[in-house]
Amino acid sequence: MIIKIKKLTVKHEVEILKNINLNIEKNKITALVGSSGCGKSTLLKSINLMLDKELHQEGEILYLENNILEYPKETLRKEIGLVFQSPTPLPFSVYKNLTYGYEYHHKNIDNLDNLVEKMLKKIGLFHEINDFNMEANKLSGGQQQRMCIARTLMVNPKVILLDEPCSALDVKNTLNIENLLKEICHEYTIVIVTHNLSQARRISDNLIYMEEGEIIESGKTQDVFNNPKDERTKKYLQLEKV
Ligand SMILES: Nc1ncnc2c1ncn2[C@@H]1O[C@H](COP(=O)(O)OP(=O)(O)OP(=O)(O)O)[C@@H](O)[C@H]1O
Repeated sequence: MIIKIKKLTVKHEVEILKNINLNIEKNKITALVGSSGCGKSTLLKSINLMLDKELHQEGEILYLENNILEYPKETLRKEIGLVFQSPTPLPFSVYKNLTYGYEYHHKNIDNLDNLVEKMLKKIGLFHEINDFNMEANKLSGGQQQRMCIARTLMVNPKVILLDEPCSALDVKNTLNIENLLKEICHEYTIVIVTHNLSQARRISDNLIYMEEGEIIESGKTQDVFNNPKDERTKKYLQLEKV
């Protein structure tokens, strides 16, 4: 287990996450599903030390057996990357978007062009754009989102957290991202929040179903879909067909 969450509670005036106990399996895709407002994004943010300041957290999150609070924030975020719902290109060229974080983390920079090329090939952008010096915000939404994933991969994280990465994308771009995640999942641990239950079924190895800040059920995706143990999970997963 690469991440272990123990008795995690996050509260403001009310509890947003309630006594979350969870293990994230290494080099697998874990999908986090549940109704709007159940706490999925809050859970992702807490793993990445990105919780809003006004929120109070109890319990612990271990990354590689160490409490995440023991890591300098930059180190932890290099190891655990977060990709947001909408693409977040920096106001630079595609090339600089990819190299920005890398240059921050590395002193000896050799073969950066090769690395950029390798990464763009990995995410399927290399043959789609002619000029890497073009402004990143000129890319289509789907291309921007893939570029943001590449930017995260550039700093060589071990874990990638994705918060509804396909919600702004059409079917073709959604499938592009899904294929990409399936291709890279042997090298990375992936946790994805999605409202798309068919997507969760297609790409994830493990599934977590949340309701009102609690984990109702978790397990192997196929098992949870085929044989949900809790009535609430069963009812929610039936929405896949709606
Ligand atoms: N900084 C904050 N202050 C107060 N309440 C917050 C804060 N951040 C989140 N919340 C509340 O916590 C709850 C969970 O929010 P969260 O964004 O984690 O849900 P979610 O499951 O990701 O929802 P969605 O699927 O709509 O993105 C919501 O009721 C939200 O209003």
